[in-house]
Amino acid sequence: MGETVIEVAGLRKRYGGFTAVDGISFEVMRGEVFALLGTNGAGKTTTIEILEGYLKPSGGTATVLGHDPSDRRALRARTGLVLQESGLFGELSAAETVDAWRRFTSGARSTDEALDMVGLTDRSRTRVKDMSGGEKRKLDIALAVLGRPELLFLDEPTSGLDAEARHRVRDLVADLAAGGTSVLLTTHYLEEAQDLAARVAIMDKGRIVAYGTMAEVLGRGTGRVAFELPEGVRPDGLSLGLEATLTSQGRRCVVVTPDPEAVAHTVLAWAHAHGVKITGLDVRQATLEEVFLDIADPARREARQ
Ligand SMILES: Nc1ncnc2c1ncn2[C@@H]1O[C@H](COP(=O)(O)OP(=O)(O)OP(=O)(O)O)[C@@H](O)[C@H]1O
Repeated sequence: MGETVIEVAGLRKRYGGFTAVDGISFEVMRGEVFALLGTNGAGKTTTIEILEGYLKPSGGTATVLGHDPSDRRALRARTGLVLQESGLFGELSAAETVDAWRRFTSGARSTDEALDMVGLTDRSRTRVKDMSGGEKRKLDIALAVLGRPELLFLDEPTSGLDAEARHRVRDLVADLAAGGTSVLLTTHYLEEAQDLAARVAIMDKGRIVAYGTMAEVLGRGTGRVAFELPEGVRPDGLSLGLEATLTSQGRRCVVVTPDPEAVAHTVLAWAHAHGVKITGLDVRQATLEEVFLDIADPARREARQ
């Protein structure tokens, strides 16, 4: 693996007697989009705020670009932040806001470029107080990328945005990552995370309950392989391993499995070996949303087994 830009080890945060982050460890690599996901109150914002240097951990360690996160002097110019709540001035227009930030951002993009990146060019003269929630969100993102940061913290960057704007932000994040920017993203839009992130951690009640590459985490879910056999043919002797469950009704067979691709291969090899013609083969991997829902509500997973 490449260079690490964020290292978190045994991190803890307590608020009084309540433990919001309970000993989590993960790494973010240079140039990757890493999604930190979780149920409401799981501890994502607390974690991100520790990494941004706004909160002190109660235990464990966190390193950002080789520095302690509270070392804002070292990190300010190298990181970009989109917070859940923005601190924009209502009286300034979008362009004036970007201009103001440019004054204390070295190597900044031009105001036009920054507004164009987030699709705010035609709102450049609109005052912040007259902007919609989604437009303010876009302005937050424009400010975060103004100084071409190496590492971008995006805490729910698309909340409050309509579908078109979410797609635009998704494309922007993908472009930034393709250009070498590392991104730590939290979002409640799991499809967005599945599209963008190379690796993912899912938090629940202060702990990381799933962590790895997107493929590894998706492999925790149950996919499905469906197909039809010719009239009168039974799937006898079709050996699919312990984790797969096959049910058949008439000609139709359905296999529930964590590894639908492997099962599809086995089914096709079996059919070939027995001279059986299979029709309507449908292979479906679990989605991140399904994996997430199983984690958030274990009863849901059990109900399906
Ligand atoms: N300042 C605080 N004092 C006490 N408890 C807090 C404080 N900040 C957060 N918490 C609690 O810590 C837990 C984690 O909160 P956090 O905001 O990190 O969760 P989250 O995963 O970002 O949630 P969401 O998806 O709802 O934004 C929550 O139960 C929250 O109520």
